[in-house]
Amino acid sequence: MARSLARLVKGFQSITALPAVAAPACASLRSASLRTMAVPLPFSSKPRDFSLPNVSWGPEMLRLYEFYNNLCERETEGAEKRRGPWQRLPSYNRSLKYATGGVYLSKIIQSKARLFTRNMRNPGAAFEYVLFVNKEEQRCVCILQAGHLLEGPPGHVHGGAIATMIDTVTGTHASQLCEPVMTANLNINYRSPIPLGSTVLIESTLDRKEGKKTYISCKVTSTDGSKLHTEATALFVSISISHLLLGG
Ligand SMILES: CCCCC/C=C\C/C=C\C/C=C\C/C=C\CCCC(=O)SCCNC(=O)CCNC(=O)[C@H](O)C(C)(C)COP(=O)(O)OP(=O)(O)OC[C@H]1O[C@@H](n2cnc3c(N)ncnc32)[C@H](O)[C@@H]1OP(=O)(O)O
Repeated sequence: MARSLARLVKGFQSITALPAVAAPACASLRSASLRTMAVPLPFSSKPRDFSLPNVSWGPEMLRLYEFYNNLCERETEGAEKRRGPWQRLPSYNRSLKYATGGVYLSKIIQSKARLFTRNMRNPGAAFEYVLFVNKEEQRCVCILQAGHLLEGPPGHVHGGAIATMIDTVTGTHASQLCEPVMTANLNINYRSPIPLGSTVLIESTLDRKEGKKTYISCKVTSTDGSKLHTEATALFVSISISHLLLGG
């Protein structure tokens, strides 16, 4: 049990506290895409970072990625570090390889478990997204390109898929502030439908922290900010790792 706990803590750190990194700038985006496009073996020991450009990313997704990536800490040509207010968060499709403490999960489930938003093999088919965090402003921004498998109302994104991304963005944001946490409450107002295939911005801001509780607000808008698609508020409660292991 102690070993399992240690592994789970390590695994949690691997999904939430890995060094956030800036990725290649736009000039080399296409070649970067090609480098990161290689399909990894399912149990590769080197996890694939899914939040890097791939061939499915449209011009708007790439433009915004480049915009925020340029505001991240990065190495200049002289190998010096240039500081920026934003950090790109890497994103992997599995944590259980690293967090095998789920003693109550069967080995089969452990080996097959995948993060919901990262389990589509076809690039561009479902959730294409990248998250950036600004710790000074306590803000998170996610650029989302919603693929064809996320259809709800004809030609538009399913409300559950939107909720999933809001939970992901606010949950990741809360985890950056005080890990580990779980979503206790999520309130969503859908204001205008999101066209399938479009790119939108999901922005989350910290409202307040009260002991174990972290309150976060979130907005989904068009990329120029002119159209409000969705608004949400979320409550995250800090948990102990044993809460997960012992089933709450
Ligand atoms: C390895 C860790 C994994 C955790 C993952 C989480 C984050 C993300 C991590 C990495 C990023 C990667 C990907 C991000 C992707 C997705 C993020 C998704 C996150 C989720 O999708 S996660 C699944 C859905 N989530 C649940 O499955 C939770 C089920 N639930 C429980 O497990 C408990 O219910 C819990 C823990 C919530 C609280 O339990 P507890 O015993 O720790 O705390 P307690 O009940 O004492 O409440 C303490 C204070 O919160 C207030 N409070 C509690 N609940 C409230 C509510 N609903 N409304 C208003 N206030 C509430 C109380 O009133 C009290 O307030 P006060 O202190 O003022 O009295």
